[in-house]
Amino acid sequence: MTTQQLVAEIQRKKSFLCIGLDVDLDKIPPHLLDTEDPIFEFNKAIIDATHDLAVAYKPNSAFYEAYGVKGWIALEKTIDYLNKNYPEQFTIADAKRGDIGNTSTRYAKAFLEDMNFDSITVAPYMGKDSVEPFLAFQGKHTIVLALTSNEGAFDFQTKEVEGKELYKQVLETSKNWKNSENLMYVVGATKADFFAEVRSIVPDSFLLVPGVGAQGGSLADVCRYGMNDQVGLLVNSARGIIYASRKEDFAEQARAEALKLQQEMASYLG
Ligand SMILES: O=C(O)c1cc(=O)[nH]c(=O)n1[C@@H]1O[C@H](COP(=O)(O)O)[C@@H](O)[C@H]1O
Repeated sequence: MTTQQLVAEIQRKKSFLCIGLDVDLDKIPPHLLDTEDPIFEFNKAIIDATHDLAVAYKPNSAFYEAYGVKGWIALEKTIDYLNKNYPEQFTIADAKRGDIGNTSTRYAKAFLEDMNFDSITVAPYMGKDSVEPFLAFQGKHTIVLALTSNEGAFDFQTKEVEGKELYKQVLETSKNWKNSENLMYVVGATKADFFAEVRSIVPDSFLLVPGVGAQGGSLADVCRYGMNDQVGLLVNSARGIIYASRKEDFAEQARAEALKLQQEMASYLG
């Protein structure tokens, strides 16, 4: 999916909501555990109930890898279901990969080609030659961790390197990498104070913003400081939406939570 198509979907739905599909079998409704593939059944119900309110879905691979082969199959079924039934959705493999170039190429192939996600999250720690293999995939997007939502973001990302915070070095340096037009960045919703600085370096880039909902980030602040004239934001919530209820009505309740966020987003879109 191109950035222009994503922007058009955002305008059409008045939403820049990304729903995190972080499935934990201890948290899903117990009645689903009797089905053949509870992870997929859960995702399918959540997607069917929320697709008109969201423009993106982000399964985090950890929640699938944790269940071995069964989890991996459920992830494949989920991305296939999205691509087949809701091709207008922007899909994010939240895998946080990145390795020497030869290895990154294989990660990129697995997620962007074989599974056919629109994008993947990538850690920039190993530098240019670890990220460029992802950027080489045309029509796909590489979402680099810039300033993450967790407390540990202050351990390295805000420390100065040659007089400038590391996350700023990441933003500035990556702009010069090959195919950098395919870059997006992760900036946590809990770091609203930093959005103006981020925007001064990457005014036009899309930002994936996790951390509203369970982590307590403010959607209002993210929009105030992070939105650009193309919107430029995908705001993710996982637990705050998908675990709204453990009863039979779980998908309806997830929809109700998604609707609250979408309505707030619509108010900021004007
Ligand atoms: O890359 C991410 O999506 C990510 C980056 C970050 O800085 N913080 C962050 O929470 N995430 C992911 O976003 C999701 C947040 O989930 P909730 O806190 O349940 O809404 C999880 O899948 C996290 O792994």
